[in-house]
Amino acid sequence: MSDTVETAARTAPAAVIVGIDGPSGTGKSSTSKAVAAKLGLRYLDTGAQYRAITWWMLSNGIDVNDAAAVADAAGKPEIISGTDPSAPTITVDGADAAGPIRTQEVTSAVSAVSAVPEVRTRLTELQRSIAAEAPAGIVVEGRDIGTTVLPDADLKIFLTASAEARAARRSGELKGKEASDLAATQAALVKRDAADSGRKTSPLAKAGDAVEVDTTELTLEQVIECVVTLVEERRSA
Ligand SMILES: Nc1ncnc2c1ncn2[C@@H]1O[C@H](COP(=O)(O)OP(=O)(O)OP(=O)(O)O)[C@@H](O)[C@H]1O
Ligand SMILES: Nc1ccn([C@H]2C[C@H](O)[C@@H](COP(=O)(O)O)O2)c(=O)n1
Repeated sequence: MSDTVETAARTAPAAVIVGIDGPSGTGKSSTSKAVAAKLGLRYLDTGAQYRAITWWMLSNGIDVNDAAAVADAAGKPEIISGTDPSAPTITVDGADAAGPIRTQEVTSAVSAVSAVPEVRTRLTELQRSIAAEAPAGIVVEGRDIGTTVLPDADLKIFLTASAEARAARRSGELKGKEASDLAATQAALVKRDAADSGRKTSPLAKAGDAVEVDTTELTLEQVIECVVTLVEERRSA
């Protein structure tokens, strides 16, 4: 090994794996993307993968409430996630799925599909292989990253926020009539969280060694700064 290569190998920081979990609307995606971009890490939105498989089920006439039918089809779609935090992508069988996975139809069906163990096994394997291939490390966000997907992550964060704050944030993203119905937005969030927390297989849960950050009274910038500091502390420890 030449001196230059040897020095680079000695000084390059080891890959860092960060898992960020929490209920809907707590700021996981916004925080994870920004932290990954600031620290030169890859970024993986596992919720987008659950939405992608749900979209495929709906598009292919599978009854999403028929767990056996969903389980049979779970291995069929090819899901590819692009992990550049400044331009994350998701395709299903080669088609761009970024738009279709955010429809109300998919949002309403995703908890049922993601409760099926065969779906979780398939996506957990995919998520682990993506994390293992990230050269400098990765920020992976979801519901079961710290508990199931990456239990040996270098840093686990669990974001929380009041249901009121989360509904107000989501309402800010919606337009027209949808935006005015804050109570309906809040009810839908709470219902999805209950389904995600109540399922048998790897439910939404805080890992025992996760750092909990309540974002209710924090700006997004404050949350990002807090997580960046925690990652840097772990790296230098
Ligand atoms: N601390 C914060 N203060 C105010 N707004 C925030 C904060 N964090 C995130 N937001 C806003 O809240 C909305 C939801 O954030 P984001 O999509 O990152 O949440 P999430 O936890 O990934 O949600 P989901 O699980 O539903 O995908 C976005 O519009 C985002 O800009
Ligand atoms: N690791 C994960 C990530 C997501 N899900 C499910 C549960 C969510 O309601 C849904 C959509 O996620 P979002 O886009 O809101 O982050 O996907 C899961 O079960 N496990």
